[in-house]
Amino acid sequence: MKSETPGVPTPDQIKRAPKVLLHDHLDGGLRPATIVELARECGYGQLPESDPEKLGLWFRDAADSGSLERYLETFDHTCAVMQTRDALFRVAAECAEDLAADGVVYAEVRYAPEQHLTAGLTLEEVVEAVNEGFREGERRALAAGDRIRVGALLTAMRHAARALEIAELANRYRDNGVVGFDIAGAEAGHPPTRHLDAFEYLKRENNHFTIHAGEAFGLPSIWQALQWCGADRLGHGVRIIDDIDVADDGTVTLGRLAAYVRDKRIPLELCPSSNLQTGAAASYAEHPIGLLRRLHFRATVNTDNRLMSGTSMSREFEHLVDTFHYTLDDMQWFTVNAMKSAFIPFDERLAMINDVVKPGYAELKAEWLFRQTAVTSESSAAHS
Ligand SMILES: O=c1[nH]cnc2c1ncn2[C@@H]1O[C@H](CO)[C@@H](O)[C@H]1O
Ligand SMILES: [Zn+2]
Repeated sequence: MKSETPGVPTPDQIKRAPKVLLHDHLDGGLRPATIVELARECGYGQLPESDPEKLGLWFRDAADSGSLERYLETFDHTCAVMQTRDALFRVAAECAEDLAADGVVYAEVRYAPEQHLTAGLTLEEVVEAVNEGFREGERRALAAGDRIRVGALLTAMRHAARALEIAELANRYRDNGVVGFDIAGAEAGHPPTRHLDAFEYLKRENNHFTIHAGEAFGLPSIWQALQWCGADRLGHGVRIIDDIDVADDGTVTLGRLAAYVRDKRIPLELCPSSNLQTGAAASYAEHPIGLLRRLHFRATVNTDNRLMSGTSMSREFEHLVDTFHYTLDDMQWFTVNAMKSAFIPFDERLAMINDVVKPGYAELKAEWLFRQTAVTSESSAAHS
């Protein structure tokens, strides 16, 4: 039985383990019931289902298309109901609550402010509503006995032309809830170099950013994100596998780009379930995370879109534990990697690692000892 194997986490332990999430979209993580209620409140009549359970399944099915472009179409419905201050506040508060209830202790949650302006909000009002929602969610989590800290990443859409404006917005709110910047959206045909002005601006401001790259499109996209744009992290980055050769005898050879990514400890925000849906990987067993972990890339585990993938941080780890037989030590390794790669200040990252992550795993790792003690004393009681 799993629970008796020292170090191999049970689903319950996976849930209780402190987890760190760097890549999660606010508009990809709504509760289906909330979407239904918000749609009713704002008069949005185009939801494909009105029953929350069916709606949740619809998102999963529609996102299961094997194409990033089709996957992204599902966000029309979530963005449609996130256009008012109250709706943004609610979605952000529930996001923080849901993550905390799943054992996430630190999260960077991203969204594109430019997609929330159709009912007349300004970019600033959007950011403030989401920030207030995250603070509310952190408070609710605390009241429920969970601790979480949530930072926002502001995303610019790569097909649009507002990246510099959004980068400036991120910079303006950097001491106020926003920890960095990102670009997202369809990758093919929309190279990140189109937004160089935004990245150069952020670098001049000593600010942080990640870029969705190497998901639907391969090495050239990763190369541009790093060597032209100067990204601190790679959103997905999973196609770096195309620059790694594994010979029949197991010998591994890294190309120049893969070697650079590993040598420089560039964090990979890997999102296994999302990759299965968009066709970036065929199965968990074939997902490059197994090899990247073995080769000691700075790999992290993420949800991407909890609604579209019907997932959570715990579920992502459950799949990985089932597939690769990861132990609590592996889970801790991914979690420390993520915390090291967060965009908050170094001293805070270190304190999270030393005071929250490591003690949390140490406690879980010790549990099997006590379980055995209980079994032993039961059996000796039976013999006496
Ligand atoms: O996996 C992804 N790849 C690229 N773009 C994405 C992915 N998931 C979500 N978005 C895009 O990011 C926007 C802001 O959150 C979403 O509206 C969606 O269009
Ligand atoms: Zn993403």
